[in-house]
Amino acid sequence: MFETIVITSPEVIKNEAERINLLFLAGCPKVHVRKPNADRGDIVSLLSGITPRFRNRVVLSGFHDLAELFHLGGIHLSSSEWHQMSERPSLYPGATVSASCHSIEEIDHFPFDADYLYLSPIFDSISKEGYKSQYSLESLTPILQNIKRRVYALGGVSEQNIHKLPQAGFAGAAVLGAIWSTEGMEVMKLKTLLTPHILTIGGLDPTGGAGITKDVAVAGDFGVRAYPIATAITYQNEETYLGTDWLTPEEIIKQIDAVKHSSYPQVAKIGLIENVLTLQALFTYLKSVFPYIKIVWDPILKSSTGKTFHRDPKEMQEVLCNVDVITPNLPEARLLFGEDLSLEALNRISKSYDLSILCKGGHCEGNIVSDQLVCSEGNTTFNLLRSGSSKHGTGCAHSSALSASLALGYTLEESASKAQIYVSSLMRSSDTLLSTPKVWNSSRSLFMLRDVKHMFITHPAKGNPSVLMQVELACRMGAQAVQLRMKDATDEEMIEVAYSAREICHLHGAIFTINDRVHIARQVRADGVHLGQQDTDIAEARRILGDDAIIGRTCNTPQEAVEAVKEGADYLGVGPYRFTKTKKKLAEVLGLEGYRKMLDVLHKEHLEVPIFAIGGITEEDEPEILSLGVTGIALSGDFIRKMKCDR
Ligand SMILES: Cc1ncc(COP(=O)(O)OP(=O)(O)O)c(N)n1
Ligand SMILES: Cc1ncsc1CCOP(=O)(O)O
Ligand SMILES: [Mg+2]
Repeated sequence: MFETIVITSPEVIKNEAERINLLFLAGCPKVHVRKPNADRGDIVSLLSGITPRFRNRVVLSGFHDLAELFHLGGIHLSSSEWHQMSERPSLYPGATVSASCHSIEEIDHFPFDADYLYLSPIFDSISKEGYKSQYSLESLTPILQNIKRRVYALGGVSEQNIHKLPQAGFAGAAVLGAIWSTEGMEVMKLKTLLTPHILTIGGLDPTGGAGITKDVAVAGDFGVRAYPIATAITYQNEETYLGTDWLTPEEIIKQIDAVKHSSYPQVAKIGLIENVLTLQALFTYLKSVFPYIKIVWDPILKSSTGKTFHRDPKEMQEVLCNVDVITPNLPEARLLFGEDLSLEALNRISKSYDLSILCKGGHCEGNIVSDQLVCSEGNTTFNLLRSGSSKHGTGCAHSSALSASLALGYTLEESASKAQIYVSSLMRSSDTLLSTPKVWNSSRSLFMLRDVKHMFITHPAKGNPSVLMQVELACRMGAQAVQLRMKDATDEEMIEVAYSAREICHLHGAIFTINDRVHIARQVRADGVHLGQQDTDIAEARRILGDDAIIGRTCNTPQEAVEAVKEGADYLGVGPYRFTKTKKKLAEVLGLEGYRKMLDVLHKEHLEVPIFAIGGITEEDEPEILSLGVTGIALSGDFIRKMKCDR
């Protein structure tokens, strides 16, 4: 996958660690810390301020011994450094080694195996005046395609040219001037630079519930820009289909032609299409203009479209060989592939057409919705508890969510999982046949975590307000985060409450997390999960919930705290402060001294993350606890008592 690296400004700048943390939260894959004039102290203080969980995405130039101390991703060698070396420096496990080269000859004669090499200047430099491009992309392309090493473009890379680099054979790009040249705009600049494009080619549905307008909305929810290309005007509402006016292949291609200079789509999602000829004309055109494009075909085979080509094996062959991923629902899969949809049969089809198949399970019977992915990497079944009511255009939304995730660089397996969860939240979004997705950017929650002073933890409803009422009242009382803790509830009961609790929290601008149950956090798209020492381990939760999710861990000792941060916890729930009846099997009471010790150890190890004190805490205790440097208070009983008093 194409990797974009942000190189720091060469000078030390104001609030730099914070700004780098924000870049990571905004999706930056890697930051290269390069400060030619900084001293060791400057670098130590910069690295200490970078959130521990992001440090393995930092690569360091100079002071290479600090890379191991701070568990960084790797080191970068300047041209003068690597010229003195004959073999790869031996570092700690997992550390990457990269280096700067200034000519193809240097790359050809590079003395050892490096993870990637910068080649510069590819375009006229933005930050170094007079540092002009040495190459034309046209002349570099055949050379890069014959080089076995991973070469990253450096010099003058910006939003105007970055999209040309993958096609030229670069495995990544390093950006500096385009990110830092306008004071305070780095996150915005990065977002623009990283926003992928897709083409969505299909019918115009006047309800907006399906077709290309829906695709654009779904892609927008994923932070992806979609170019809508019409194949037909359809006349329909959410219940009735009245007819179709088809556009010719020439008219369709003319639309793509008009935007081909400003769009650089990684994926083309094809939906409603008149016939095989149109499909073939599109394949040929797309591959000639965007040779690297992935084609996702959502085969809408309703009789109204008049398509019967699935019955002709020769036509099938021609069509499927050109598609990367096909996303039929179960009836469509039967029409295309026949009645046998066993894994064995799907694998056979996948192999013979070199095609990935995602069978969307919305039409299956029962309580569990099962999507089946079959591809060369293996077979995966994605299960979710069925929830909400069926909607117009969910199949379309599913495939566009998949396409958007693929364009963002997720693997097919990750994309299929994200698409399933997205559709499940659409089903819950309204009581009508039209869905209204509500967007909540989870990486924003991760950022807000540091400002949470009160995290409310729900209590069983017995004698108390209902759980949903507790959520609403706690938000009104000022809780900036709510953790849904329903120890005795079944999954079905908790999911039902969780969907609404999430809505309430997000309306109030509060973070919403789930206690213990990672699979429920995934299904309802909670902002995160809280895990005790006996619950799922952090790496597994991260794998399931992804990079944006907040993962909290309960810790009772400094050793547990150090381990949790190293494993990637975003915050720690530390307690109990004093005895409480709210939790059974309470660990040893910590008192103020326990927090002091823990904060001290984390500080010494450069492992500071937000800490929430928990356990029997009342309003009167808060000033003293917060004065220790704890981020906030997690509490249940004290808020519940106040809710009952106020009623
Ligand atoms: C913020 C916060 N801290 C600690 C806990 C306790 O979690 P755990 O130890 O897993 O116990 P249960 O809450 O699951 O009974 C928490 N929930 N939140
Ligand atoms: C979940 C949990 N974990 C440690 S103490 C506790 C209960 C917190 O609730 P309260 O504020 O009522 O003591
Ligand atoms: Mg737990």
